[in-house]
Amino acid sequence: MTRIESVRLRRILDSRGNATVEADVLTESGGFGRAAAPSGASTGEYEAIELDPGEAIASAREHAVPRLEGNVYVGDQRDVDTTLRSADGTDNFSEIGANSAVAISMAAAKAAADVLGAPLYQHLGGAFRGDTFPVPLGNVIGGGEHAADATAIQEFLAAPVGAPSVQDAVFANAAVHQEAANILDERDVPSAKGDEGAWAPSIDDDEAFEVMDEAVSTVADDFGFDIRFGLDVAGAELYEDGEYHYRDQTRSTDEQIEYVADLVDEYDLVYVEDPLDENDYDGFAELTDAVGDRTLICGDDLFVTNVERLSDGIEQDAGNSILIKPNQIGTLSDAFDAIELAVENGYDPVISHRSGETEDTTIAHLAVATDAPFIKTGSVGGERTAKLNELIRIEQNVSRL
Ligand SMILES: C=C(OP(=O)(O)O)C(=O)O
Ligand SMILES: [Mg+2]
Repeated sequence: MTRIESVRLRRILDSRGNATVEADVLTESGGFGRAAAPSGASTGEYEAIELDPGEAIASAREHAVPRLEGNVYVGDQRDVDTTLRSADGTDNFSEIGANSAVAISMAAAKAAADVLGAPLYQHLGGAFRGDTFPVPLGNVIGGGEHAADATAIQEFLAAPVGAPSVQDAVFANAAVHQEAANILDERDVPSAKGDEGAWAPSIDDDEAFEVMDEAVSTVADDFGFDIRFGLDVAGAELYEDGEYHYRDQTRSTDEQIEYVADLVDEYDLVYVEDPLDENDYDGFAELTDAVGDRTLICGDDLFVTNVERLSDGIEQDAGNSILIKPNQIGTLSDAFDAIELAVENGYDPVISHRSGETEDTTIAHLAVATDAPFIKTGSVGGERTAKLNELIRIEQNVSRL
């Protein structure tokens, strides 16, 4: 085992043109790891705190870096992450910032993998990890907080569940994205792209469902395997004063549950994320009871990758799936704990990017390491394809990752 020799932090650009934190971890034996924090726009109320990157870096340099350098063994991820937590001293990383914490945590894991001469997924998953690969959920049409004047529902996600390989699945999602553009063009609907590279046309959700349904079935016929689709409703962003606000109408909680349940059946949806507000465990439980036998009801803002919030959900049978975003909780160890608790209780973990991203590929490795059934990381755009192409390389077992 080798100790951390130095931790270097800097501001770099993310995909929205904002600053974010990048960390380099060097070990005493010459190992090296680099990672960067992503950043959300439709952030959950209960997420760990992202500080201004300059402040996060200054605070981590003062409080965390001196405790890590020369003291902590890089392969001992729990110790790295416990040290980050105790250096921070708060429950939610409000002192050093979850952005500094997650960048250092992921960079340390990469440095440990480098020392071992193993790919990151192998280091994180161990020698006896399974050999399944995640189905990529590809964002095709979207709006909400990710694009102005577009759909109310935040994400319409292609899900190539029948793809024989990750590579086929990744190409299928890109084809659905292209086909959706063709259909919008035929309908004379102009469209630019939102934060995650999805089309962000000024259409209502009903029309987006029509476009998705057609695009998915055309590409499924072309590719010769089953492609379905799903949603991230981002319900907390629609919820205000006890009602869900869509473009031209509002829905009460009961109406929202009925609406989503009907959509699951009408479009055979394979996945529905955050169908309700982030405080509505009861609503999640009711919807899961109604349709959880035929689709995933996933908590993102509801659970925020947090074992305590997930435990509450498990007790109440709220949802049957959890979105895993390491920066929502601040360290890889915490993300692993959430995945483990989920799997033990029959909840499917879905590893996810953020709307603000970098070229960092850690989540592709995390998904493979933990045998996650799904990964949500866009369908086009350099910061998204960085992860998707890394999945293809991992699947092909290439020698240098
Ligand atoms: C990826 C998402 O968006 P953001 O990063 O803006 O929270 C999401 O809500 O699942
Ligand atoms: Mg979400």
